[in-house]
Amino acid sequence: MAPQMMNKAVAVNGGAIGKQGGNGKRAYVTFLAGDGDYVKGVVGLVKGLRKVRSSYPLVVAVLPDVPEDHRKLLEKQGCIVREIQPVYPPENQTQFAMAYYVINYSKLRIWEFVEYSKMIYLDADIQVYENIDYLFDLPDGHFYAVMDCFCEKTWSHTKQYQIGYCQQCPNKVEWPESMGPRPALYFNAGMFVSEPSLTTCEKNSLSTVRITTPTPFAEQDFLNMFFKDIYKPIPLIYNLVLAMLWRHPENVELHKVKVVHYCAAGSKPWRYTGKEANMDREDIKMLVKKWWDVYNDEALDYKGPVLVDGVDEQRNQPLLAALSEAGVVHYTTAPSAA
Ligand SMILES: O=c1ccn([C@@H]2O[C@H](COP(=O)(O)OP(=O)(O)O)[C@@H](O)[C@H]2O)c(=O)[nH]1
Ligand SMILES: OC[C@H]1O[C@H](O[C@@H]2[C@@H](O)[C@H](O)[C@@H](O)[C@H](O)[C@@H]2O)[C@H](O)[C@@H](O)[C@H]1O
Ligand SMILES: [Mn+2]
Repeated sequence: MAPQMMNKAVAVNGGAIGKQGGNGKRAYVTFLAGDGDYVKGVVGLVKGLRKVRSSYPLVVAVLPDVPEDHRKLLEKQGCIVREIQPVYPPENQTQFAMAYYVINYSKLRIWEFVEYSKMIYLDADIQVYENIDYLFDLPDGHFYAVMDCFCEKTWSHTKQYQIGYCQQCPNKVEWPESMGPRPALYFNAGMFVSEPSLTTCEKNSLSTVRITTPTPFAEQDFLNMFFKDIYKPIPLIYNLVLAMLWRHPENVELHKVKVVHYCAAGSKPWRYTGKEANMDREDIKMLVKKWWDVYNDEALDYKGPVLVDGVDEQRNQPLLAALSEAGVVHYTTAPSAA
């Protein structure tokens, strides 16, 4: 569905598109690695989802190096914390656009979360400012994500950047026929709608990634290659890559944006100093403040029972005891709201 059609469908329905997915459970999923400050991003995200009254839980896929106190903090905020094993690309000499991108391959583990029939993945540096639950109703069998932009210096290794071509404005600098076919539409992997599947995960993506030469945008490049045939662009209101504000302002109507991706250098709200390029812009300052307003809003703190792996530790003790008596090994429920 072309973005403008998607827009119309979303604008007209404002809600479910097509019929509700089966009875399968749905979840927002994010990824957390290390013992650093990205945990603040996850706290902000779960509070943002709560503020927009999302009906679905936030599952946090954590690498083993995420410390216990961070996991407890996230469970106290109503997150479901799931440990995943790292995924490493083959030994390589690749210069990643950011050295730490190598850990992002572990994002590929989330297709193992097959207790969910549909997931919306969100980076921890993303914030949701309007309810997007209706995206779970997008027809199955496709990979939905927002198109990226090639104009930042992080793309200087590519032909697109070198000739000034960007998919956000394909007619400004035409793709020369002499350079072969125009590159396929390329999405930003900070937000996407997909269906967990062990077939996708074990039999395809993880085995493929182990034999695929890594490239500068790590798992984002890999995901674009892997889902190329079923990728469906959705409007940028669902993942505003901040660089769009100064690279393609003509494509951005900021008041309509529902999801903001703080991926531009220096824009992570919890590290923001305002010193990097473009970070002194009024719209950036407004968006960083907007993120902090959610993060600091105590009214958005989780008030429900603390969940361990989605199970209410207090309420379910007797039930858990009975289940283990009956030989039931693992019993999980998930909260209805993030
Ligand atoms: O030290 C890190 C770096 C990255 N991430 C996770 O990996 C995602 C992708 O990294 P990042 O958002 O920094 O990439 P960008 O979108 O800025 O290129 C983050 O949002 C986090 O969810 C993390 O948990 N810890
Ligand atoms: O590991 C690779 C990462 O690549 C992507 O970030 C990039 C990309 O969007 C560029 O287009 C921007 O110029 C750049 O700022 C930004 O950091 C994803 O956001 C992130 O989730 C992750 O996949
Ligand atoms: Mn990001």
